Amino acid sequence: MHDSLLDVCDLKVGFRTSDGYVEAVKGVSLTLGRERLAIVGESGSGKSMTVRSLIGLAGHNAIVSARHARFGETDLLSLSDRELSAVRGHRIAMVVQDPRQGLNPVQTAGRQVGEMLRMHRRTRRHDMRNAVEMLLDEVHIRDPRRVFDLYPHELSGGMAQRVMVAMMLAGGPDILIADEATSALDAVVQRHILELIDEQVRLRGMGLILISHDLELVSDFADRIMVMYAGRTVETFAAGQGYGSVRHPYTRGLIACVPSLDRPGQCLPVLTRDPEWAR
Ligand SMILES: Nc1ncnc2c1ncn2[C@@H]1O[C@H](COP(=O)(O)OP(=O)(O)OP(=O)(O)O)[C@@H](O)[C@H]1O
Repeated sequence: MHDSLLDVCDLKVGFRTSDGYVEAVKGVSLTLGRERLAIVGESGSGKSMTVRSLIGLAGHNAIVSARHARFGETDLLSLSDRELSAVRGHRIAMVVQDPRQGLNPVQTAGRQVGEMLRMHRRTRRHDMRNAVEMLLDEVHIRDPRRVFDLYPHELSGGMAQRVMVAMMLAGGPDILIADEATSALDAVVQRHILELIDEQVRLRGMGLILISHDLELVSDFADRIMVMYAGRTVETFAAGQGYGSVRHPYTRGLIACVPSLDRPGQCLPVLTRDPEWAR
């Protein structure tokens, strides 16, 4: 915690659109050490833009500002495109929702992981196959030798996401961002991928930002939970200590909507909103 990786203050992200200016992130502050921070909130609340804007992935029409956005000693918002691209993957890596979108359909899984290793670790060509197979083994892919030669369409969703995680780990990043990294997978595979990410984050001492709309799922894999609503942080609280300390009515509403096995047949409430929360 004391070893601060990210320190962001008053981050704003807006877009110039044909309908005028849209403010998607309205002054968010956050810090991240070598710990696991989950950002939860409904669709459009600004979760992705909060992190994407920090690594230059907010889009060409985005206007990003902050009082400061420090990654260690580096001011992320003052970096050139080239410098940001060096930070991405190598220092801050992101696993996205649909692994097959992130993978090149005409290259084998092994070659793609190998490319990342070569780019970030300068692995020699003849050591490549071994290094890739070791990395595939680390993400618990059974039979890495066989999987090395498979194309993305030959991988299951869960396997493809493991390959993506391997690619993102190849650069030895300090921070891993998982942006709805398991939403496209079924419930059992979701957990397995989150367990894998969790294991690697602990083993490698990385910081993790876990973005999700599923409060219940991420609570098991986070140290702190930050709740966003309409572009703002409404509340940040420690995970794993129950929800007793939660104050904001939106967060309380989210918690009330989580189904419980102890109360079968229980009618879940509809999440109510107050226009005041967005001001
Ligand atoms: N390029 C863009 N131009 C205009 N508006 C955008 C652009 N990209 C994102 N937005 C808007 O910014 C807001 C925040 O988007 P963001 O992707 O951060 O939401 P999110 O909380 O991550 O939602 P989801 O869970 O659906 O991904 C949304 O209202 C979205 O429509």
